[in-house]
Amino acid sequence: MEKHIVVLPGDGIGPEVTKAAKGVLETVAEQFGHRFTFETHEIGGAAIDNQGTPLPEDTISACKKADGILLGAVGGPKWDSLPGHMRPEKGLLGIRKQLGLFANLRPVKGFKPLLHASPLKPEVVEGSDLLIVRELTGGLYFGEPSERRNNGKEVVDTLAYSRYEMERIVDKAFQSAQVRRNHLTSVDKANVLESSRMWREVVEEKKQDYPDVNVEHMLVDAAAMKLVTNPGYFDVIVTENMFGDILSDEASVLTGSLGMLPSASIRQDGLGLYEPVHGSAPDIAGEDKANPLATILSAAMMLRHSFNMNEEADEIEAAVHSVLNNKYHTADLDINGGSQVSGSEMAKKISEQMNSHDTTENIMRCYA
Ligand SMILES: NC(=O)C1=CN([C@@H]2O[C@H](COP(=O)(O)OP(=O)(O)OC[C@H]3O[C@@H](n4cnc5c(N)ncnc54)[C@H](O)[C@@H]3O)[C@@H](O)[C@H]2O)C=CC1
Ligand SMILES: CC(C)CC(=O)C(=O)O
Ligand SMILES: [Mg+2]
Repeated sequence: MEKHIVVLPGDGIGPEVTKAAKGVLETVAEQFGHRFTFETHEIGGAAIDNQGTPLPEDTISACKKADGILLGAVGGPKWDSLPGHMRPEKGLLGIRKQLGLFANLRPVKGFKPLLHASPLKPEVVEGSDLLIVRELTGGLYFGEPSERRNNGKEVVDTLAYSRYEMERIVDKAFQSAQVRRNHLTSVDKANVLESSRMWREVVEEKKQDYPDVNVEHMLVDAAAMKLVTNPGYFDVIVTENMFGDILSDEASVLTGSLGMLPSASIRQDGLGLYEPVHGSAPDIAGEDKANPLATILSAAMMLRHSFNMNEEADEIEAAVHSVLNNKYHTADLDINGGSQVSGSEMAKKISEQMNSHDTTENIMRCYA
């Protein structure tokens, strides 16, 4: 199959982790006889520096024509003093909005060899396998007005949603639950926020269409607690943009590192932007220390969700498992008696593992 992939490295560790994932995609293409072509474009701080805007027009038009988009991360202290509308993060928010990527799927599943890498007790982490379905193009990150007022003595941000925006993400979450364990937890703050009360109404209406799914409501503060005390309780979590952003970083603790969590930002027709959950990690950028596995696993999600290449995606996930099982890990992970490798070495090991054709283990056994 022929597929055209747009790569948006972005800032900080973004270029390192996207380079790593691109290498693994090239291995997939070789192994399975596909032809993947790549086109790189700027976004975020790099685009501000070179083109004066965090989201250049040519980046948008290339993404619109792509079969799949792979993004690293944006932002960093260099651009922190810019006004809000000029910041690197606006580039990422902008591309999600312009492409209509309303559903952010963040699977949280620990690899077995990393069971002890989490600071949580192994018996708490073991068996956790959840999916956060985060609304991605509405809510506080997009609401207007968002501004300083009264000579800087006041400030306002706006949390706005249309009923339609809620309905489509809630539908997506019910459908995700149907192909998993039929358990949906809708997370909100309905005791305080009007938007959350509408969100609950939408979930209540939609549940009539999915009678096989067991659905419940949970307040976000309680959900945050339960995620680290009883993560095995959850199957699919659906929530609005900011709550999903925060809960997914928290959930990464289950997997041992933020550097392990992949994500897919998708719309109904299958186009997707695939991006690690983490940010640009300026504290380790340029040191070849970053864990590339979140981005490599995001590339596997691209193969599965946008290209319908399930066997190829399985192959990547099995290779990640094998390499971790052989106790190779990057600096963010702690594997007892393991060998620490750099980010680029880790990526090389994944490709080598795939080329060795020794990743025949049942994928179901990869996860804790
Ligand atoms: N999707 C995106 O582009 C995102 C961008 N950001 C931006 O990134 C910048 C830094 O934000 P932070 O709050 O520091 O969040 P961050 O996610 O970049 O880093 C948080 C911590 O996790 C570590 N970390 C993150 N990814 C890692 C990886 N792959 N391997 C090893 N360690 C990893 C970092 O070293 C840091 O200690 C900010 O400018 C922020 O706006 C933050 C989150 C998401
Ligand atoms: C620009 C931010 C909203 C990025 C982020 O933290 C995320 O999407 O997880
Ligand atoms: Mg985030």
